[in-house]
Amino acid sequence: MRIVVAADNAGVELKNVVADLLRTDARVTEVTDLGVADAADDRAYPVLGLAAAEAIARGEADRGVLVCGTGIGVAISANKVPGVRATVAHDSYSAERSIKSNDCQIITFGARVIGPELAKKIVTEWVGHRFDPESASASKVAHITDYERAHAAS
Ligand SMILES: O=C[C@H](O)[C@H](O)COP(=O)(O)O
Repeated sequence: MRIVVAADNAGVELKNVVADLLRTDARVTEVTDLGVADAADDRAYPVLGLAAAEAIARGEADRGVLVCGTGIGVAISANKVPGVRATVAHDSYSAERSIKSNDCQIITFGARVIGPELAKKIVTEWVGHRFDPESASASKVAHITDYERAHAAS
C-alpha cells in the first residue's frame, strides 16, 4: 500500500509521528510526505489537502493521512477532488467504517483533538481494513461517484 501524508503547520508534528510509524509498517510499501516539513511553513490546509488528494486521484498513492488543527479543513479540501473520499475519524469504529462503508481513501486527524498514541493505533488498524466491492455498501458509494460524474465540470 502506497500512502501519502500531508499537514498544515498545526498538524505537522502529528503528521510526522504517523509518517514515521507508517515507514516501519511492512504492509506499507511507500510513504510520500508532501509536507509541510516544519511549522515555519505556513501554507494553508487546503494547499496540502488538495495536493494529497490529487496525488491519489492521479493514482500515485492508494491512501492518504492528512492532519490539520481539527482534521476538518483537510477533509473538506480533499473531498473537492473528483473521485476522492476523505473523512475525519478520531475513533477506531469510524476509521473502520470509513473504509468498509465508504471506501474512503483518506483519513484525517485534528492535532488539536487527538493525541499521538490514539492516532497511531487508529492508523495501524486502518491500514488493515479493506473495502469489499461486492458488499451492500458498494452501490451506496457508487451513488456518490455517479453524482460526481454527472455533475463534473465540462
Ligand atoms: O480546519 C482547519 C484546520 O484546523 C487548520 O489547521 C486551522 O485553521 P484556522 O487557523 O482557520 O482555525
